[in-house]
Amino acid sequence: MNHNDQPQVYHLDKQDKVEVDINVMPQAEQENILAPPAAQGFSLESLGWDERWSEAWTTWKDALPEAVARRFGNSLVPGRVAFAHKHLYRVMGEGGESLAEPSGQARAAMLEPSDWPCVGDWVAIAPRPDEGRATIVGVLPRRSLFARKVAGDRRDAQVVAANADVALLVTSMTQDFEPRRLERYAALAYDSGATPVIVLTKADQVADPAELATFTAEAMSAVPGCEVYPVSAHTGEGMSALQALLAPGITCVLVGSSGVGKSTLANALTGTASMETQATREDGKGRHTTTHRELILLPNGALLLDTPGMREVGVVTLGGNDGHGLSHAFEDIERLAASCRFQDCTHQHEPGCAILQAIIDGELDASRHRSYLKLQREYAYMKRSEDEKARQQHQQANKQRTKAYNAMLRDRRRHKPK
Ligand SMILES: Nc1nc2c(ncn2[C@@H]2O[C@H](COP(=O)(O)OP(=O)(O)OP(=O)(O)O)[C@@H](O)[C@H]2O)c(=O)[nH]1
Ligand SMILES: [Zn+2]
Repeated sequence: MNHNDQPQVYHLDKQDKVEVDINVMPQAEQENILAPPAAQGFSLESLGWDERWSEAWTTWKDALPEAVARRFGNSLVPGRVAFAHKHLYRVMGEGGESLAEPSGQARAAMLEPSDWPCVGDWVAIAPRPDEGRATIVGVLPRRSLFARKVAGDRRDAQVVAANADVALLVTSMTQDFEPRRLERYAALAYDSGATPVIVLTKADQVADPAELATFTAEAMSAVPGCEVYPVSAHTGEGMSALQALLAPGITCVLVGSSGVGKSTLANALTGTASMETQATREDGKGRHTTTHRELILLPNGALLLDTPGMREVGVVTLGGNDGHGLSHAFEDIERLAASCRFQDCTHQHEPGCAILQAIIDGELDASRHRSYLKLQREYAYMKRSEDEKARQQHQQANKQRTKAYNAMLRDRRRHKPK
């Protein structure tokens, strides 16, 4: 790659200096972010736009501060983030695809890491046609959000996928079949705001239809009310039913542990051609540059959000740690708990407890109950960590205020009229 082609810093205008240093990116990401954007436009509907987004857009625009409206108002168009690197984004929209960075004003308003755009977000962009780039002026309020814990002790989360409508909880019908893991993923999906749907993979490995029915029934009782789709990406069995669920404009994500067949399923959903486009390098060395998008338009009109972050274990959701998703995923247990005659029951050893009785009667699986208690403890731990973080931030802010106040007092004393 020609060194002169690598802009180190972009300038929006004199005030809005954007610090995106392409040179510090890994080579593959550099090539990806600099790969020529698609010239053809995308209809907003094909990217998942609907009436609700249209309303959200109007509301968002009406609330713009006057100065921002004056500066960008007429040029603003919606676009959807297909790839993110640091603070540089590939955004798809009616005008095609463009590289975009947030304006200085927009960045000033992004106080938390989760305020920054991420893949799947709908953003308002002001195109800069002469540069072939665009300025991100704001992010539309999200319908759903998946985030991931950042390595180390920090409790901050990194946003990995926004605005998924459906979370496909993937597990295989082999020895890895684990209903307890489905419960965890379902709680996570409910917290994110997406609707969970269970996909049981490798149906070709299950010879006996009765066995297949058992897997399906177990999955259904792990997440009551959740739809279950047994499929085989190898034989195509069950795939058309799953594809019918993924209607045009619906955005889905894949959640599941390693080896259950997520990549194989993603490939089956995308077909091979739409995943990547290849171009031969100009210098004739014949190396391939891959344009990689993490928002993939599926042949049947649905969209797949496929980001590396989604593939990591330990995905968390933001703002959902109030246990809402947990209650949703364990509705049956919560209902039993509500009918328990002891108000402060721990449902662990009290004789006459409704939950323990349901276990004795064989109505509730003991391991499902254990899993519920374990997740409850995890949620409580997360909540405490977040509260602690908020407390520290509050203390820090107080310290700064006191410092500023003292400085002001000193200043006054110095300038006191004698
Ligand atoms: N028999 C059979 N094997 C499958 C099917 N789908 C996936 N596999 C196999 O299962 C293994 C794991 O599949 P992957 O798609 O790589 O699984 P993954 O969930 O993406 O795993 P990670 O990339 O580690 O997260 C591979 O050997 C696949 O060939 C299927 O429908 N039938
Ligand atoms: Zn009880």
